[in-house]
Amino acid sequence: MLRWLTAGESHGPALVGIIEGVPAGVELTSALIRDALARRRLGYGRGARMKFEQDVVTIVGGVRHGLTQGGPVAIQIANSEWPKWEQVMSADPVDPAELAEQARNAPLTRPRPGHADFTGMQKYGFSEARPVLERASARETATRVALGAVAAQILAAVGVELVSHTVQIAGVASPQDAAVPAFSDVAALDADPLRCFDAATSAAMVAEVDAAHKEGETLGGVVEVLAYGLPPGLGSYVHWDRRLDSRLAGALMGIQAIKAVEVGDGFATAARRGSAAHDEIVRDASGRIARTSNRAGGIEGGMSIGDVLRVRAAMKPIATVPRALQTIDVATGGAAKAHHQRSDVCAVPAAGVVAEAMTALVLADALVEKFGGDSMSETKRNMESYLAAIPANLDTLGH
Ligand SMILES: Cc1cc2nc3c(=O)[nH]c(=O)nc-3n(C[C@H](O)[C@H](O)[C@H](O)COP(=O)(O)O)c2cc1C
Ligand SMILES: C=C(O[C@@H]1CC(C(=O)O)=C[C@@H](OP(=O)(O)O)[C@H]1O)C(=O)O
Repeated sequence: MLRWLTAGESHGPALVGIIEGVPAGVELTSALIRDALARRRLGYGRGARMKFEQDVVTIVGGVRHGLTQGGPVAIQIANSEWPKWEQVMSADPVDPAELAEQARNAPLTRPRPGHADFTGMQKYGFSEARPVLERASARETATRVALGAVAAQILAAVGVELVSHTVQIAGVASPQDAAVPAFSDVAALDADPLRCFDAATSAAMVAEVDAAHKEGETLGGVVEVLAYGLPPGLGSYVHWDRRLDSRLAGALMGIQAIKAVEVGDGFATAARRGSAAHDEIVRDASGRIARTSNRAGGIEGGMSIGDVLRVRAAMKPIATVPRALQTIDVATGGAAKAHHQRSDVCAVPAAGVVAEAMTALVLADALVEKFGGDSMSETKRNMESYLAAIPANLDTLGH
């Protein structure tokens, strides 16, 4: 079993992530985590903060000479902007006179609809939104991407590769029959302004972001994550919380601003007749057992079927809308406009990278759960022996 936790605030000194249960012998370096974090900063429509802030990575434990050691892997992501926030976000008490001089410390009393501000203040007993937004902020997703990079290395060691891409920004969507990216397309995807695989759609998405920016609006969209090379049998039908689909849905829904998750053709499948809804089992021309389609997104009965895994997540528009929304000033009780300093117009491409990381964490957890092993070579051996034991008439991978 893998377990993991994140800590830290948006403008704190650092974010910290710990992942436990990682087998020994997984290849991991700071450079690899830095590269993963750089991908999260990509995307047309992100705010100024992405340009001036740096993620400073330190692996604090669990790794020696580029290999995991079997103990918890601890990663710190220091925030290069910390000196500006040292008083406002100090863990220790600060002289009130010194604090009063900090413009950044002005109380945020006009909570933003769509963010955690208002209910967070009610729930935790705060009189302004600063303490809420510091932890509710998607800055925290940097840690998830760092931990997801560890999970992706576990998966890579057994030949499982992940791809994420943007399939919709507001009303602009990739065509139904658009090509599906493979792992070899990741560099091209990362080079696209929206991380969209269809060039014409990407250009239309850029125009949509520009229009929204000009009009003081924000946008949401849809991302897709694909996993190639999964063995059949990760997850299980025996109990709801062992199902791979329920675990993926929870993990993706747990990303800030994600409002819907779809496995395979999901909602479209609900409108189909049974004969056109499933993936028939046949023997292909070479005699190998195969599926005629992949409508299920690679999961049946809560288990990976050994086909490409395909999940989507829908993100709502950014809550900090420049043409500010109506709210109440909790200091006066009167009507006001919600606070706004700066924000992303659209963070869907970054959300795709985060969704990929969350998918990696769920899949690596399910893999370690099924095959066990204290070292990666043991995990791999166990997986190979399981696959080799599948009888010929049940074998979809052609062993
Ligand atoms: C990568 C990423 C970047 C985000 N950037 C912003 C932002 O700049 N401003 C903002 O108000 N919300 C931003 N959000 C969304 C908020 O974090 C989210 O709206 C808030 O947590 C409330 O959403 P919820 O109701 O789903 O929890 C971002 C989300 C993600 C995943
Ligand atoms: C810092 C990141 O994203 C932030 C997520 C975020 C939010 O409300 O979720 C709000 C913005 O921060 P600020 O409140 O400083 O304008 C984003 O920049 C990041 O992704 O690293």
